[in-house]
Amino acid sequence: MYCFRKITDDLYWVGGNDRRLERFENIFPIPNGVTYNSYLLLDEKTVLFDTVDTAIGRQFLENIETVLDGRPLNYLVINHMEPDHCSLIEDLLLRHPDMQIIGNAKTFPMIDQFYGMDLEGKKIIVKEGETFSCGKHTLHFIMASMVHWPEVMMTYDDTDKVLFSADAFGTFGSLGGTIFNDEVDFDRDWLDEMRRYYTNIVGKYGAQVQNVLKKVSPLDIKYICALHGPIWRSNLEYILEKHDIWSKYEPEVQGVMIAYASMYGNTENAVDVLAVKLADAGVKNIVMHDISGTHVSHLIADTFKYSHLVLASPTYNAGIYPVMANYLEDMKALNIQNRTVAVLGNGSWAPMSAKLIEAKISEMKNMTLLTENCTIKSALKAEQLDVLDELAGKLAEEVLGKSE
Ligand SMILES: Cc1cc2nc3c(=O)[nH]c(=O)nc-3n(C[C@H](O)[C@H](O)[C@H](O)COP(=O)(O)O)c2cc1C
Repeated sequence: MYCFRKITDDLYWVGGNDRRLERFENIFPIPNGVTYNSYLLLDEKTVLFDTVDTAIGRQFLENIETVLDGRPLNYLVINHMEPDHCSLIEDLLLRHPDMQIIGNAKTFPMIDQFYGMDLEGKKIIVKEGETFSCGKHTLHFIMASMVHWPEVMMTYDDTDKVLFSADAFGTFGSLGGTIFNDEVDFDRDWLDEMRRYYTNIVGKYGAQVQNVLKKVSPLDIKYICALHGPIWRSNLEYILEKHDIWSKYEPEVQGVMIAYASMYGNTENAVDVLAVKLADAGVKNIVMHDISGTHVSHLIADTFKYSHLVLASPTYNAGIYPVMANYLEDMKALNIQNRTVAVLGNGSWAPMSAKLIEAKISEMKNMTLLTENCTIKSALKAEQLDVLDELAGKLAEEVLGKSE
């Protein structure tokens, strides 16, 4: 049975949810599922904005035919060519053979690469700033290259002030009837997952996101229709500001994220002691992760969120404990910058981890190290408590100083 919702007089949400998919991109755990949003505009001409993943193909096709109510689908705008948004192109062409596809110069080679379809006479290639009229509505196109993939663009409907933003402003998580931001408790139920989505999926491309934020900021936007997650129709400055902070790699919260690895509990004990000292010094925003049991995408999300990081790890075969090494690789790959970091190493015969982690941190941009080879040998001793006192004092001074 069809399942869609009206957004404006002329625009319909015709997407759906996949609540069974375990991992987004076969990497990121999504316990709350994911939405694949698609939007259908009924004007003198009918226009669909992006398709969906095959997982919800039947639902999607039924939604479209119901909303079209016998009319042909005239145009498909492809803002993003990732297969979770475009795997139904061929199905649409079979049902609507006269449908034309609107994309940019980079869109069509990708359609050919993925699907090898003959689109002779069906392509409309648009460029930055070009417009397209479908009757009452005029669409204009904003290139957003590398706001995830090179062919990404956004489409702005000048008439109803709707921004179809592709993967930008999206989030993990499925919708349940309440598809608008003002129908959900966003801070409680969505913000953490939006941060995890942004930082892991688009986080590397902060400069490109800044670029596109500058392009859309002069627009009078009333709706943001992303390809995943709720549709924004109020408080738009909130979501724009979050993305501005994340894409500038600025911390969202003055606080300390402690990420530790530990096999036998001694490194864990050392960071527990440090955390108590931080709390005694008045720091409230402390989050603690045993990184062996935490998916790296959560670590990355909190790395973007907090101003100060404590990284603690045993030495492992003369190297960094593998899970910590993997997390550090991800931090670098996702362009993490502008953080203050304290490192705590551990080892029983030739401790190396503190130095090696510090070297990795030094390869990242604009990172400040608060420690230099701060190491415990097997287990924390009473004579090292002064070192932790000093470290907790420094962290507290910075964190509390900056949160005032
Ligand atoms: C497989 C393995 C390799 C290790 N390699 C080193 C090493 O190269 N150098 C060293 O000083 N300690 C090494 N260690 C010892 C641990 O780093 C050390 O015991 C540490 O205190 C463990 O901390 P934990 O109690 O938090 O797990 C190794 C331990 C294991 C299990």
